[in-house]
Amino acid sequence: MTAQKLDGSATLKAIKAELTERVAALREQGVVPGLGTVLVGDDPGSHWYVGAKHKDCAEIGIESIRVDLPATSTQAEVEAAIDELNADPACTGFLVQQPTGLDEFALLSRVDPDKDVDGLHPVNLGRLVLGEEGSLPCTPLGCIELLRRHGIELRGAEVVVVGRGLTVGRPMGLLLTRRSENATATLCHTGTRDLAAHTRNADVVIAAAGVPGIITADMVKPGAAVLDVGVSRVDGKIAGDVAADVWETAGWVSPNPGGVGPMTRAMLLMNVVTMAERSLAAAKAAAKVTA
Ligand SMILES: Nc1nc(=O)c2c([nH]1)NC[C@@H]1CN(c3ccc(C(=O)N[C@@H](CCC(=O)O)C(=O)O)cc3)C=[N+]21
Repeated sequence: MTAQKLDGSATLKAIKAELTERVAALREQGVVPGLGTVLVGDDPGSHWYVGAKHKDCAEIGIESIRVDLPATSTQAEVEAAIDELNADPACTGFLVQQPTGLDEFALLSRVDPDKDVDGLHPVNLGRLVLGEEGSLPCTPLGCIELLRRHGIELRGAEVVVVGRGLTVGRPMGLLLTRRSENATATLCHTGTRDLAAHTRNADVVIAAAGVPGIITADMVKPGAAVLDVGVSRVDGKIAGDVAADVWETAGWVSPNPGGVGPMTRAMLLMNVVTMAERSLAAAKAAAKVTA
């Protein structure tokens, strides 16, 4: 038996087609969505991600504002770039590509929470905890959307998340346990005594540890869905958290590359469009009040 593919690349394509229509509707009403990025230094991986995000935007009609800063930039210089995007009306939302080598918490906190397309600003993480409307983190959102679009039920499912990082594992648990998802989430980490005992019980395993091959076939319940979030580099190639033999046991596996990575980009685009729609709705509501 071999698992079916949770195809992130194909799903990105489908989502882009849907978003193209939403962007066109916004433009008809005079709203032009714009994504900003702040990139510091010359890490090749980061350059690739940022380039891919802007290419995605161009394809669906979102404008790009790209700010590339030298590796020698100071905290104050990057903060000045953030201030400018916060004030720029052409910028619907933006992200500061991590890592920057600077105080990232300070940078993230400086972004206007209502322009935080990554959903990682402390205010947005707080809104997520409180169940208030806000922008949501792209990678965990992408995992949920990938499952949903392949017909995998989360309601009542046992989901084991491996990794408690701030961009994936930790917010993942919060998203999965919302009423709209209603999954049971177990968050495992390096302090977990018996990881395999947890994963073997799971209907869905979300591997976001960043340890190549940490999830092996013997750790997976037959038929389970396994999402490979980890991105490590081994000999210049992407190595995920999911070992190749998992395809023999699992019912569904997200390939890496081609799985969660493209879904992260899809959710970034969706966040930009949703933010533009929200501000249009707010402007209309305000116009009604004054009329
Ligand atoms: N503020 C911030 N926001 C981010 O969203 C962010 C970040 N910092 N720092 C780095 C990570 C990484 N990330 C990826 C996005 C797309 C793919 C992706 O689409 N990868 C392709 C191809 C990868 C390849 O072949 O090199 C795939 O998986 O198929 C991967 C990784 C976003 N990140």
